[in-house]
Amino acid sequence: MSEKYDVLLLGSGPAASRIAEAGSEAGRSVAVVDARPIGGTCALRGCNPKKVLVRAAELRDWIRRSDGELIAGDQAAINWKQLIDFKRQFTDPVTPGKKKKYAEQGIATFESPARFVGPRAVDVAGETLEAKNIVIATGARPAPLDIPGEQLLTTSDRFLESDTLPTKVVFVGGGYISFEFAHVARRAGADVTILESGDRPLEGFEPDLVDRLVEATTAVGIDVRTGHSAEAIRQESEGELTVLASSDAGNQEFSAGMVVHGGGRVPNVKSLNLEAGGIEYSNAGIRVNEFLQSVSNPDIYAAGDVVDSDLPKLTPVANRQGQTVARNLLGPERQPVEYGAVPRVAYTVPSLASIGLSENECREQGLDIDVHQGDMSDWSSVRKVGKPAAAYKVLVERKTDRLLGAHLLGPDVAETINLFALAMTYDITATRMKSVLYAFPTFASDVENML
Ligand SMILES: Cc1cc2nc3c(=O)[nH]c(=O)nc-3n(C[C@H](O)[C@H](O)[C@H](O)COP(=O)(O)OP(=O)(O)OC[C@H]3O[C@@H](n4cnc5c(N)ncnc54)[C@H](O)[C@@H]3O)c2cc1C
Ligand SMILES: NC(=O)c1ccc[n+]([C@@H]2O[C@H](COP(=O)([O-])OP(=O)(O)OC[C@H]3O[C@@H](n4cnc5c(N)ncnc54)[C@H](O)[C@@H]3O)[C@@H](O)[C@H]2O)c1
Repeated sequence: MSEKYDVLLLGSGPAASRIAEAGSEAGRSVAVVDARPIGGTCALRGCNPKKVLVRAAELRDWIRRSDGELIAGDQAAINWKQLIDFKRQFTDPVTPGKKKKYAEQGIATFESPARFVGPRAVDVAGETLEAKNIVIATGARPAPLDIPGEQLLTTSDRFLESDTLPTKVVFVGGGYISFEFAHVARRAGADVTILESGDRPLEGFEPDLVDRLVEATTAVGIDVRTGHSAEAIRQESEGELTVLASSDAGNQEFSAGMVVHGGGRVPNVKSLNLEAGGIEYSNAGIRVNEFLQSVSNPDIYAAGDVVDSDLPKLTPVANRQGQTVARNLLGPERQPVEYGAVPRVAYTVPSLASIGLSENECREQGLDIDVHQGDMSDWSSVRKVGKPAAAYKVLVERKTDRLLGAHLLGPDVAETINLFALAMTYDITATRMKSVLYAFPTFASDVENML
């Protein structure tokens, strides 16, 4: 049996969602196929459930910081099972809600893996689905680490579903996932170690502020080991694991009840049988042109984490790519994808946020810059919330007054960075950004003092 559609979407995360809804609004016949329950990573296994856990960690930490000043006693504790149940209040409704909405919009849904069987045809659970255009938006999955015992790793998906938190947790990798989850696990009472093979964790963030965050991370009792590469994982007994790590100082063993995979993610291309569709790809993802169209098959587009690009693999990027593909498939003429400045946030406690160029990148490009930087931990706004680590670095081109980069550590910087995103996207100069009347007292009003 063969079903025909105008637009067939492989994946149901942020990238595909934009296209599905736009396609149906434009009167096209649309189908969405996901190998897992409809909803995608961000809503079910990523950004949103993670943020629920981070909020609890922030609350726990605020109480700790305020003990003896704002409140008496530091007894509040995170009940892990309760927290995961609370998280489910946000994730459980996603799949039924999306499926209902799609049914109302006339969008067909399939929950089974798709494999190409021709240039415009895929097989889904034995059924062939054909379409004028197919969009690959299959996202990413944990990277194979190629180490003995890697099947013992707990993926981010499983961490977010785990009803119990062991007393000792080791994180392999020092990127977004490890830092965010480590901060949560520590505030929930676990002994936590992060093993990062590189010299500094959180690559891509401003090194000075990363160092400050590592200091703050260590100060709450998280053991951050840089230059430590996880080489093997061993099961000792039920619930008892050992990680073997190598470093310049030799090999060392770390015991844990859970070892979490934070060692990077790779695009979901391998299982798609892309050869049958004549679709070029590499280990970095689907090769596309500026219109996000496959370079080898013009009927195929790609969007989101599965695209081979240098951009960070984040939801706002997937959203923008989805919007662009929708416009290029449905609109009168195609337009290249445009991003502007992409903000990035590591939701640690406190958070680390970044947009635009780093100081090193500015210098490498020969830009003449003013570096506005400082520690904010003594600023009134930060003292009011119990004085977490807080610092900033803002880079401004001298000649033009153009904002080139902003890097923030501290409370609510995930919100404040959006002000810089707005200014940088619409070429608002540093002087004009400083001249805005910000509501006071707010963290946003601190921007005036950063410039
Ligand atoms: C733990 C975690 C936390 C994160 N936190 C943030 C955050 O705070 N902010 C942020 O911006 N980004 C965050 N991200 C990244 C963000 O989730 C992704 O960038 C975003 O989901 C990418 O969207 P997408 O549509 O490309 O893919 P996805 O949302 O991954 O959706 C792809 C879908 O394709 C499906 N699929 C895979 N193979 C097939 C197949 N063969 N056939 C059919 N379907 C298939 C998958 O099941 C999946 O549901 C996080 C990621 C993780 C893992
Ligand atoms: N807040 C957010 O926006 C957010 C949160 C979570 C995930 N994400 C997305 O998910 C992606 C994957 O996250 P991630 O944290 O897994 O990867 P990452 O790419 O951020 O970091 C992976 C780290 O693991 C290290 N590493 C790899 N193998 C190792 C080993 N054997 N031993 C020790 N260290 C090792 C690498 O050097 C690297 O620093 C991110 O790049 C991002 O796109 C985003």
